[in-house]
Amino acid sequence: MTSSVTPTRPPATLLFIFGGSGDLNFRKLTPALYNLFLDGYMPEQFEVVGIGRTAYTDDSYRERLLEGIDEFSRRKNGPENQWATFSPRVGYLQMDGGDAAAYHLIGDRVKAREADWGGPANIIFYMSVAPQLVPGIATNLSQLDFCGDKSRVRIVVEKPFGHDLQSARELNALLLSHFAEEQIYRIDHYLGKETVQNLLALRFANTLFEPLWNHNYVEYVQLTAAETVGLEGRGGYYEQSGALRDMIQNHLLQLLCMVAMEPPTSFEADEIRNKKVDVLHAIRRIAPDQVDQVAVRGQYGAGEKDGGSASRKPTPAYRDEEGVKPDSMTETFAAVTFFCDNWRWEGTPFYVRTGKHLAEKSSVITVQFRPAPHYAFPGAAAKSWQHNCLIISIQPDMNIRLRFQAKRPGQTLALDPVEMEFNYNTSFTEQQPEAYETLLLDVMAGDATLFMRADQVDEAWQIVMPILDQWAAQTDPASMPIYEPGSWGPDQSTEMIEKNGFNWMNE
Ligand SMILES: NC(=O)C1=CN([C@@H]2O[C@H](COP(=O)(O)OP(=O)(O)OC[C@H]3O[C@@H](n4cnc5c(N)ncnc54)[C@H](OP(=O)(O)O)[C@@H]3O)[C@@H](O)[C@H]2O)C=CC1
Ligand SMILES: O=C1O[C@H](COP(=O)(O)O)[C@@H](O)[C@H](O)[C@H]1O
Repeated sequence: MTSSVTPTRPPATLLFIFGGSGDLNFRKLTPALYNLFLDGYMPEQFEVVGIGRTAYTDDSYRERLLEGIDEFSRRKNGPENQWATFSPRVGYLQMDGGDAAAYHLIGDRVKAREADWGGPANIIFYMSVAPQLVPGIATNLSQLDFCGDKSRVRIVVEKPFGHDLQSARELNALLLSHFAEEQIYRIDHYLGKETVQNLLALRFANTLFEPLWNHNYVEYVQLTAAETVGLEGRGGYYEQSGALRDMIQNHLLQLLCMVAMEPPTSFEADEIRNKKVDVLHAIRRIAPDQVDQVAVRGQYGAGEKDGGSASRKPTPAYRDEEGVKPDSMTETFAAVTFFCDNWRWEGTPFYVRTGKHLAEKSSVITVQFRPAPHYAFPGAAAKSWQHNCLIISIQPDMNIRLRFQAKRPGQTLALDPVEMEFNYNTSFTEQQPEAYETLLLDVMAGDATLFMRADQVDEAWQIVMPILDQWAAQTDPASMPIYEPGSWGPDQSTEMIEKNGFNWMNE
């Protein structure tokens, strides 16, 4: 998220991707870099070096990456064969990240490129590896003499950032013993999504909504990140994680911050991050004996899902998935009620939910306004006050809808809900960049606004820890609510919100 209207090209950059042979690089990182290149945003001088233990030559590595471009990139290798221009600037280093003696290969590569390019370059280390490898790699990197150079050396750390509060603190402490905070880019890819960044524009570039944006007018806020997919081959990781750690601790709490934060005075990275951390700080801590009142978990059972055609596909229960224990207590669905105890939001609940194998893929924020203080309309018309809301669709639909009531034409005072809609696809002709394009460009440009600072990660863990601890203590497999694949999660989720007189918005 550059603070200038037209981004300038970052300076010369050497990007090392630990985990170059892995899934994330194949599906997301290289396609993102390729699209930045096609859009003219890559530096004039750059090289991307994948690192892994798998044996690849530069050529066989490039061939493998091209498969990823053809399958996952928003722009493929077209008839002009643009890949042929991009790929010579991609290479591979076969090395084990745990082998300290091998790191001279990185030092040699940096020296060679800087000699070619005629001066110092940005050096970026992307940790696209399992989290347990990060401390060792960071420690080995710190022995390279240039690593302390705050002006041009950065380390990007993927999620999950720790497994719990303690491990996150340990990881932060270790990283901070080798790198300065401004060198560390903790990535949360939701923050790179166009529709998420647009929350700042919606709220702070308009006067329209701000007077209403508080507990006086907002009855509640709902944040949903529903997925239709299951584990996608990531059973080993997910079994240790679960929906609360995987989505709520990071992505959904970050979205909540964007909805609830105070107006920033500038778009400086620390100004935005200060305002966001204030929200996390104000979120009410959940007492252990309150967890069951405000948090619900669930796990998908066996069932059938609509495969997008008339046919329905059988799906195994979570406990029958590869890499999952048969009596697993890992939740694939979580819903939590948060309260933000500050002047703006006192008493307004924030209902947050996420899950795998749900009815729809849809990430949506709904801001529900309070009913009008007095209805002069006849009784039946007044019933539809709940239609007074702002619906912000993050993905796959990318739109904002303002729903309000209008008089039905004719000799009647009946009211019907109607919508005004802003839709990205019809309002703009520009293609939407993928989140990783925005975030990688920001790292190269040295803009940390959309990245998590250590204190944000820490606060977010503090918020979810009571729930995690309580759930960890409930070990009877029969106590886990099971939901049907293709549904909206367990009944307990509906009950959690209905007891306050509200409903989930499933659209
Ligand atoms: N995939 C995704 O969609 C997402 C992934 N992430 C995160 O990104 C990170 C990577 O995930 P993903 O790509 O899926 O994982 P993969 O298992 O596909 O890849 C892991 C990578 O780590 C490398 N690796 C493992 N051990 C070593 C070692 N000792 N030295 C050097 N490299 C090593 C592997 O290479 P080799 O075997 O060749 O050594 C491989 O390239 C994880 O932290 C994950 O949580 C985050 C969001 C989404
Ligand atoms: O970080 C993660 O996000 C994805 C969902 O990302 P999206 O951009 O498709 O909404 C989720 O599937 C995965 O489990 C999680 O680790």
